[in-house]
Amino acid sequence: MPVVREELDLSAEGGCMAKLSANELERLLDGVDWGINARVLVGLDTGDDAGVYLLNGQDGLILTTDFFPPICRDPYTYGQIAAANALSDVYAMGGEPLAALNITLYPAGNEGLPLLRRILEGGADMARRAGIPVIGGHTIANERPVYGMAVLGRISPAQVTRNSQLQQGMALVLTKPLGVGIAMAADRVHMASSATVQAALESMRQLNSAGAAVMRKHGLACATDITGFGLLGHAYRMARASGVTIELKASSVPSIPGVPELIGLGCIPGGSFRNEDYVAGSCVYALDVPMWQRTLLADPQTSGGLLIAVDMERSEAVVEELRAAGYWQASIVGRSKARGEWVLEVIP
Ligand SMILES: Nc1ncnc2c1ncn2[C@@H]1O[C@H](COP(=O)(O)OP(=O)(O)OP(=O)(O)O)[C@@H](O)[C@H]1O
Ligand SMILES: [Mg+2]
Repeated sequence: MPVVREELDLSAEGGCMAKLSANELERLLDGVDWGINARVLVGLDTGDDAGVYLLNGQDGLILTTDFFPPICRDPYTYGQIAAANALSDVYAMGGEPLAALNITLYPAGNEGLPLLRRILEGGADMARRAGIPVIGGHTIANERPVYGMAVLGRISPAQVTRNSQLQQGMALVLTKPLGVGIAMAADRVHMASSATVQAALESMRQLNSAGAAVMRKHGLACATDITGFGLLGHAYRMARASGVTIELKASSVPSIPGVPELIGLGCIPGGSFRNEDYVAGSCVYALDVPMWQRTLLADPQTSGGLLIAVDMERSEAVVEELRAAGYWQASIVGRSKARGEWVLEVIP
């Protein structure tokens, strides 16, 4: 049974861990005629966070959708996290959300309806926190619950933060800690402490709205959000799309408390290995990077933070602003440089 009376079933992978691997996704999408026209400012070619459609010279519309099976047992929290994750791609483009639709798949039968209702209430709560209404949705029967949103946002075309605009010599700032994939995988088998699970849930519930506001204030041009492909996979896509190399400093990457110990106990979600495979051949690790840090870099995130490129001079100030805005673990995790032999380099 996919649903029990009071809590969601976590027997299979949930959250962004349920995404198709990056390699498979690229093969799936390659070569289809998507009918792209002159109004499409951001389409599929750079694998960016959301599409951007030019309404006129001043206004761009951001369109994005994200949905996944349960990431945690509590339905309300699952709804909140799925909504925060769906909204995140609007923030990752530097934009502001306007309205959302619910995407809902749920096992047929009446006994699950109260749970489904709690999921939708959690999503509505997060939409209200983001300052937007939920104006509709769609619901179909499915063996496993799946929930998320399609979100409409707005952006001035000049302010779009693309993943393909990374220049050489910039600092890379990460707003949230890594490790929610490992924490929630450990929770599924009751190995994680409640402090670790609470910290992971709190991090996933945190909107990326304040991070986007900091980006707009500083006129920054390049960002992405960290989700299922991990910091490793999303940094790789940013470096590849921009034609530069990213150097990640593993010891500077913040983690959810308790996660390094869980990695030591072997709690590693399958998505981590898929993410390592994705960058294999394009990524080099210094010999003295510990295995647990390599694992953390590849950990699939759900509702992860923003990875933001900032010029070196302003980077410390931007980190301070992000911390003051509630991202208390915001850190400089790497830098960009001229494209070398490797697209990604990981140093201790
Ligand atoms: N079924 C699909 N049809 C068309 N485009 C797709 C499909 N699935 C994914 N894409 C596109 O592929 C790119 C990568 O998708 P993905 O959902 O992994 O985005 P992401 O921003 O990297 O991750 P997330 O949405 O979790 O933040 C995006 O441009 C997305 O719009
Ligand atoms: Mg994204």
